[in-house]
Amino acid sequence: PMETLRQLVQTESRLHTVTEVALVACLFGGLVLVRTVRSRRREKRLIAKLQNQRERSLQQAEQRVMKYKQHPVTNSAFILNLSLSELTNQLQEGSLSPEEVFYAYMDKTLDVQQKLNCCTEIILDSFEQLKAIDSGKKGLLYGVPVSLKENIFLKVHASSCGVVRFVHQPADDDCVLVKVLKKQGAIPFVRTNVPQSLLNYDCSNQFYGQTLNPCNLQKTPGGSSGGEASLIAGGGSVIGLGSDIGGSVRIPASFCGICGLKPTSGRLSSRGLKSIYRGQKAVLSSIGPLGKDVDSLALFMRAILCDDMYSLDPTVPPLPFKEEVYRSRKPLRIGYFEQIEETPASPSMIRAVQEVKALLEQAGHTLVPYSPVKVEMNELAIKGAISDGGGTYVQQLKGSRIDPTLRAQFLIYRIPNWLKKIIAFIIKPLVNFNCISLIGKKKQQTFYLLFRSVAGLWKLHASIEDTIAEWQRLNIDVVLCPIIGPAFNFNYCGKLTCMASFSMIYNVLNFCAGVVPVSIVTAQDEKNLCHLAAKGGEGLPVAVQCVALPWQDELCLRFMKEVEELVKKQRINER
Ligand SMILES: CCCCCC/C=C\CCCCCCCC(=O)NCCO
Repeated sequence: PMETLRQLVQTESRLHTVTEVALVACLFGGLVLVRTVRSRRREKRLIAKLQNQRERSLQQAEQRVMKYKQHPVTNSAFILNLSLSELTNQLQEGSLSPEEVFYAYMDKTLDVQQKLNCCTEIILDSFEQLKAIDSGKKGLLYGVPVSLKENIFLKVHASSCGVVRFVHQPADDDCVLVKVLKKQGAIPFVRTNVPQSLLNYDCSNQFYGQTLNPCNLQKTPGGSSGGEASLIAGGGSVIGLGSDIGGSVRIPASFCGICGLKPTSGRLSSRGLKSIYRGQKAVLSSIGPLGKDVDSLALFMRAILCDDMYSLDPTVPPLPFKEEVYRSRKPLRIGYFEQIEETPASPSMIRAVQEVKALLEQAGHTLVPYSPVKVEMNELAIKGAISDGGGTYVQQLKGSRIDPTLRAQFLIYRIPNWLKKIIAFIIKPLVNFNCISLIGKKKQQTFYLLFRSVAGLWKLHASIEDTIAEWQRLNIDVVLCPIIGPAFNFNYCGKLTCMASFSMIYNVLNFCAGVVPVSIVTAQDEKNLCHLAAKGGEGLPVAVQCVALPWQDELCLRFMKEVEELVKKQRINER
């Protein structure tokens, strides 16, 4: 009987322990559940608030446009068809008034927004700015409506970047470039959509949803300045401002068939630009313009590179726009490449470079084969930009529901760094850097690099030195190379971060680089295309990338202009 009693006591005490553990687990689970439910509710309220805010601004703008339309209106189609240079000429001469231009673009933007979901807010202050515009002080952008990417600081407005914790941080002041734009007579009138966190070349977030590509509504416009590219290509803006730390001006410009320039970082003031990694200095971001033609970008740069910017931001070197370099037509020595070894290009990207190369040769330039210095720029970019392995990133996105376009990337950032290193070591032999045919291989490559994001940066400076030495050895002025394209199907960009190599190289090196649309995807390109991300792209725009050494932004623009002219001439001849 004693033995039976002891067993009974033991069983009962075990039962107690099990019950206690179960209770603690339930309590913990309950707490987690309550927290999650609360944070989801808070998030839902926030989403509703932001969407209402956007809706209200759209409605108010619409009412004012309707009221304006009651007067006999100028031909807005005529205004919307003018290039930025033509538009500024007419505004300066007085043959068009800032008012008619403003309302033509506002009206078009409201229309484009409905189709493409590219705007986050109409800047209602712009109506007041329009009323106060001084016709006696005609700056270079007098009366020009300008669109702004959402991460650009605008007084009282928050730059959410699709991240919950940024929603409650309204800017104390306009950023330097917005101030300079206003001094030059421009009217910032709309803010445009971005991907959550900005470190993605898609354009979707939990607050404003997915922006669409005007060239094909089944495609992403690219990112992170995707709202800008979509609005401009859709006709709702004549010039806009984006930012680029890995291709965010150039990729959306390429996907939407417009031009975009990433100036040398530091040439334009970056003060007042929201970013996830504040103060990160290894890979530098640039603010840059997007527009329908190269002259628009040049005019924008000419306007911004002025004394006002240098006094508002004394860290910017006072280098005015070099007109003679932009206008020069002396023959160039042009290095070119069609592929990057570890990230091969799609058929249309290669064809575009080959065709432009031929046109440049016919025009009297010398084309020299050139290979980018053999280091994994992609790896350097990622290690530089997120050298803590994503810790800060995860911290900043706390409380935000991760957008589906970002999930694959985010999962990796959440893994502890020691474990990332081990996984990177294990999967290294499995990664095939040369395979283009299977989307799966590309994914492996991408994930491998993200796993390796925790490591030193000793190669970064060496690669800049080596690249400059190679340019000097070949005596080349500029480089012609591919830029990712055509536009991807939804939800691929975040899984194929390695495809941003073509643009990221020039952020790592801090060279200036721009893109020009030169062709469209042919049936043959589509047939030769192996990866699913860009399938179904026949007829979409294809661009090339033009690159110059640091601080040679005008030379880069001049080269872009020449490419644009040659392509235009050829199209006319073919007709
Ligand atoms: C050099 C940027 C490295 C970012 C590391 C994150 C890993 C992969 C993302 C690659 C996609 C880059 C898209 C472009 C991001 C960009 O330019 N954002 C602009 C911020 O102002």
